[in-house]
Amino acid sequence: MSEQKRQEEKYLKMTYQQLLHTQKTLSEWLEETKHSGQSMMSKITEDIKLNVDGISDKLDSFSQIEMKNREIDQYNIKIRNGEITLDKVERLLEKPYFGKIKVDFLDEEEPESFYIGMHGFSDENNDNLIYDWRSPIAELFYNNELGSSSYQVRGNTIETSIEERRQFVIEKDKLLTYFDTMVSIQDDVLLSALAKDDTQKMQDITATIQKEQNVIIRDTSTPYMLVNGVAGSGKTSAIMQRIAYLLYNMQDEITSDDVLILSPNKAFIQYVSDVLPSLGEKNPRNMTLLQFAQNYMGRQIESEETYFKRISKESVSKETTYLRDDQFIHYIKNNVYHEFKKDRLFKDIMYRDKDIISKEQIRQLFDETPQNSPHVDRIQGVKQRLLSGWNQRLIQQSRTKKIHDQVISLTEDQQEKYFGHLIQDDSEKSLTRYAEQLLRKKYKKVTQQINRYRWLNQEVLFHELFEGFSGSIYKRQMSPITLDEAIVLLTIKHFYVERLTMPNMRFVLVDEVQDYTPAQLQFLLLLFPKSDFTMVGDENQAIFNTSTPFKQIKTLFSVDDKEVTTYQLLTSYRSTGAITKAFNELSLSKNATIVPIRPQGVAPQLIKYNQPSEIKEVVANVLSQLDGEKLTVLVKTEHEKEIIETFFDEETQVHVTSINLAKGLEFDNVLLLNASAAHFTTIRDQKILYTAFSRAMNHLFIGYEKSLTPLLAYLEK
Ligand SMILES: Nc1ncnc2c1ncn2[C@@H]1O[C@H](COP(=O)(O)OP(=O)(O)OP(=O)(O)O)[C@@H](O)[C@H]1O
Repeated sequence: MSEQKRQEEKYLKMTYQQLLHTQKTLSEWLEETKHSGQSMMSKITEDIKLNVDGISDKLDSFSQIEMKNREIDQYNIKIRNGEITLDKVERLLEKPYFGKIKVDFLDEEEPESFYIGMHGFSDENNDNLIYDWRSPIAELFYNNELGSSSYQVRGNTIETSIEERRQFVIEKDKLLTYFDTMVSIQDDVLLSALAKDDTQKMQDITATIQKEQNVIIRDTSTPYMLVNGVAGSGKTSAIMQRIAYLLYNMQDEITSDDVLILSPNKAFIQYVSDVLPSLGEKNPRNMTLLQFAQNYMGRQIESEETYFKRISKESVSKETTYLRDDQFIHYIKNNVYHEFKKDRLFKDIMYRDKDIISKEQIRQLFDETPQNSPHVDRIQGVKQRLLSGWNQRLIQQSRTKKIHDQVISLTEDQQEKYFGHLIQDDSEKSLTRYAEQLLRKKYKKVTQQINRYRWLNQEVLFHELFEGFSGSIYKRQMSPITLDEAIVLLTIKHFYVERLTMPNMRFVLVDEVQDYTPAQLQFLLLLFPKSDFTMVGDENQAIFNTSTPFKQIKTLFSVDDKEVTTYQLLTSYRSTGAITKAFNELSLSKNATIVPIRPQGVAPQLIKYNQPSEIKEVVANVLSQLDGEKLTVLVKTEHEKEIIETFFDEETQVHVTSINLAKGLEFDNVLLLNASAAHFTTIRDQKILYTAFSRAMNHLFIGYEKSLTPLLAYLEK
């Protein structure tokens, strides 16, 4: 054994022992503190009870309760922090660290070694045995260079020289192997990480983050970041690592509540849900734009399935094109003084078929609001007056003899139902109070209608603004509404009815950004004017009719002197060399070649069949080559998916899905079906093929009926 290895093993043993020691002391401390906490709690409850029962000076006892509450809070914080630290230590015990750098700070001192792991860890003398991968010094490890290098600490650049960079493969206290950057040119640790089988859940890439990914993870200097990265270049991984990085480095400013992830579909949310918890961080809000819009929309928006079917169509109507135009969003925002035709603008407020407040009355209230105010303020004014007028009406009615008689004649059950107890006092004053309570309950729906703007026909606003912008009449029945309509309706609500209150997001991260319409992006920008946006996507995967070119996204975000920083990722980590080469051929950006990292593997295999009934046979043939491994069958449309699915029962190793819903996901072995001449013809089809191919990690099979699409002719050579 070399001296170096002996030294490394010694360091690992020592660190591991320290970790074990900390684990033991911390667990004991937690147990003890929890135990003494329980007796403290029961004593506190006892004290409080005694005080409240026995002391006449209530103020004094309240301040004591307050003090005790603070004690309990502090106790809970102590326990929580202890548990978090124990969690980290236990994670480190699985794999204490994965990297080391020896840094010369270009001063008189000897070069210093830093070990990099998932979390920071120091011994009882406060010596740092492991540095968190997100700490400033760790940047030097990810820079992946020897000799001159630098890192940033609070905006200052520290120049250094790297003497040594080492990667470790460690399991608990066993040093399996290590590699020095200067010795190995290819990154064996990365290659073995990439050789993994597909997983149901995405995994973190902390130990093998690459230099170009590290820049994206750590760049906090820009408000808007736009990453155009080829398939499998680690965009999603970089987003997740970036969130962990931000939560760590800005822990005094933000928590996971200040972060929003917008994901392409529900399956994808599930797929990435383990990454942050495995890094010791809480998952932030992660939703699709459809879910996000539904949260703020009072009515049903189309389902995810319908949405994907709709955006997978070859063409869109002229009407929809207007709805997707960011200029329409601007138009809505810039017309807030618009006078709408009032004949259909207001609706009666009804209770059981009876007119409670007529539309004429509401219109009059509206006319009394100042004409030179923005529409939203006028509507808010009407709402306030409706609420106070309605309130007055209930109060007046509660004083009448008729309603007092009704209160008195309530059965006991009804009294319980309306008041939660029986009427004990039947004085005039008390009856009035009960009557008011009764009326409020009875007419709850009226108050709700006022609060929910049921008296305002928001579709009229929509139609009139649409006509104003497009010069044409909107004809589609909005039921259920599409996401495109919802985005416009919500924008209208925000500027004309009631401001949408958004949680104050510090960071918004958008995955598959190429699939968003300009209107959707503009809408997000309006709702989150103070947030930093990180947007990642791939123009080659713009397979939906909603897509926006990156150039346009950049222009859209280049507002108020804000800069959009763009990055390009060209290295692909997911697929074998042969599969990467196959989808590189389909890439539309011919001036940049995709660089595969993984070994060549086997070439994609073409399989011809003559009619759909042979598909079962094709699948059986593929399965026989896979030696018991799982196979994912990809098809272009939902319709095909429904048909093909019926060929297999649930137990087989075959999983069928459409390319639309496979976005962002990856599979060991893929069989793409029906890559036939008649089925794939357009540029969009070329992107669909690119997306489908790039889902495969190890094996790609391409089935086609009768003749292969000319888009794949290069595979036959
Ligand atoms: N630095 C890395 N170390 C180890 N694995 C990596 C690294 N970068 C990416 N990967 C792996 O490569 C695969 C693709 O990564 P990811 O899904 O983040 O890429 P993507 O650019 O979002 O892909 P796509 O756009 O095609 O959906 C994943 O399995 C991921 O774990």
